[in-house]
Amino acid sequence: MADDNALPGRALPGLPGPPPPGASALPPGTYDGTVVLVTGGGTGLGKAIAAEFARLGADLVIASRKEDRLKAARDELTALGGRVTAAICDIRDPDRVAEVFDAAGEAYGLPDVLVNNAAANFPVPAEDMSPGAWSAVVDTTLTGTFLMTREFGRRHLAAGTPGSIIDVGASYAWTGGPGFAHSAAAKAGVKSLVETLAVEWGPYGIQVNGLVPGLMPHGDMTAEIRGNLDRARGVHDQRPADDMAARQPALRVGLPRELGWAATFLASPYARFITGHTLVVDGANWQRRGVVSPPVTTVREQLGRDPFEPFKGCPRREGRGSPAGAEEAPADSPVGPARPKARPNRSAEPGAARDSGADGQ
Ligand SMILES: CCC/C=C/C(=O)SCCNC(=O)CCNC(=O)[C@H](O)C(C)(C)COP(=O)([O-])OP(=O)([O-])OC[C@H]1O[C@@H](n2cnc3c(N)ncnc32)[C@H](O)[C@@H]1OP(=O)([O-])[O-]
Ligand SMILES: NC(=O)C1=CN([C@@H]2O[C@H](COP(=O)(O)OP(=O)(O)OC[C@H]3O[C@@H](n4cnc5c(N)ncnc54)[C@H](OP(=O)(O)O)[C@@H]3O)[C@@H](O)[C@H]2O)C=CC1
Repeated sequence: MADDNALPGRALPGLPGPPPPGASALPPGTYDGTVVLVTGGGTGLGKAIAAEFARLGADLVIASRKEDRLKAARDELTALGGRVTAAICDIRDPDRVAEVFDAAGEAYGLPDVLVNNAAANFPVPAEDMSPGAWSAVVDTTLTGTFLMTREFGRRHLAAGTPGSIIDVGASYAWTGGPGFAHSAAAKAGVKSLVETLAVEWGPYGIQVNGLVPGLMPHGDMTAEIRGNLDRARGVHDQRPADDMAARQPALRVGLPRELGWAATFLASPYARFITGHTLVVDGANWQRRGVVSPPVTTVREQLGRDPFEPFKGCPRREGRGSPAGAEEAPADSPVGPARPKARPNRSAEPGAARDSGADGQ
């Protein structure tokens, strides 16, 4: 398969590069006779994960919405050795999810490994985010992951067979993700699912782990996500936009196969006592802190957006320090009419800043 990432050179060494494509830490044939279902396995990191399972003998089912990409990936992955089935599926649809497991069962048997890799994402300031935008990301990333997981768990519990689930996450599950409120909330939910279900299903022999990629550029990235990487220039410094490596403690980006190797380890017999864990493969980027902090810029500035305009029909409230308090809103406003003030504005009282949150230090 094409290795679409070159390791950029730097004066400092950074973390060493990985072994070449095709290498493996696991014995050949580790996944012989094993069925692995990868959502979003037709593109990017999902395809890279699927490739490492294929090299080790797995039969694959790759599932996503777009037939053309699935078919192209199926041909690439088949060339690595295993059998590959492409299943068209929107993971937000529980009926389609069940049908994919039926099809996998008919082709090869109940999948032994489920990799929940499919997700949706685009940067948008929270104040601009429509309910539809929120749902598109949360329903795919969190609910879709749950629906796939539930189907896998139900079938294994019914059959009395063990299994392994790997949920692909993101490090802003821990930190929050300015500009990605929907995705960060969804990935935090996915991390919680990992921790919950590892305990709930451990007694039945089902492992559940998380796997978090760092910056791993690839040729299938959406224009929105690719644009977000290119946008880095001019926000904090004037370094070339394509110098992504310089922004990583490793002084290099990750390669998709490095995620694939981690996935094949987590689902392997050598990781049988690892469950409820989320493994981060990001060269420590998410723990990055400096001696000095870069200047703060708003998400709007980073995305090059104009200042926020309040929604029509929802008048801006005066600040808490305003003697007039809240402005009267019309009765049909989404916020309703302003409530009469029951007591004096506390921010005008001496010492109010101590417990007023935003005004305090
Ligand atoms: C970088 C950090 C690490 C994480 C990386 C990753 O996760 S990488 C993985 C990244 N990979 C992927 O994401 C791959 C899959 N992603 C996709 O297929 C699309 O990005 C998708 C999620 C929009 C498709 O969902 P769908 O079929 O449901 O699409 P739909 O067209 O029906 O739109 C639904 C709603 O979203 C709204 N909306 C859309 N774009 C924007 C925007 N830029 N701004 C604001 N809003 C936007 C749109 O207006 C609509 O809302 P409305 O009008 O009803 O209120
Ligand atoms: N690339 C990176 O640097 C990072 C990636 N991640 C995570 O890694 C994973 C893979 O990302 P990456 O490979 O970069 O992204 P891609 O955009 O290449 O992959 C997303 C995949 O999800 C599939 N998908 C999207 N929506 C649905 C849906 N509703 N039902 C079924 N499949 C769907 C897409 O296929 P289709 O359009 O055919 O449905 C596509 O194959 C994601 O979980 C992402 O959040 C996390 C941190 C960083």
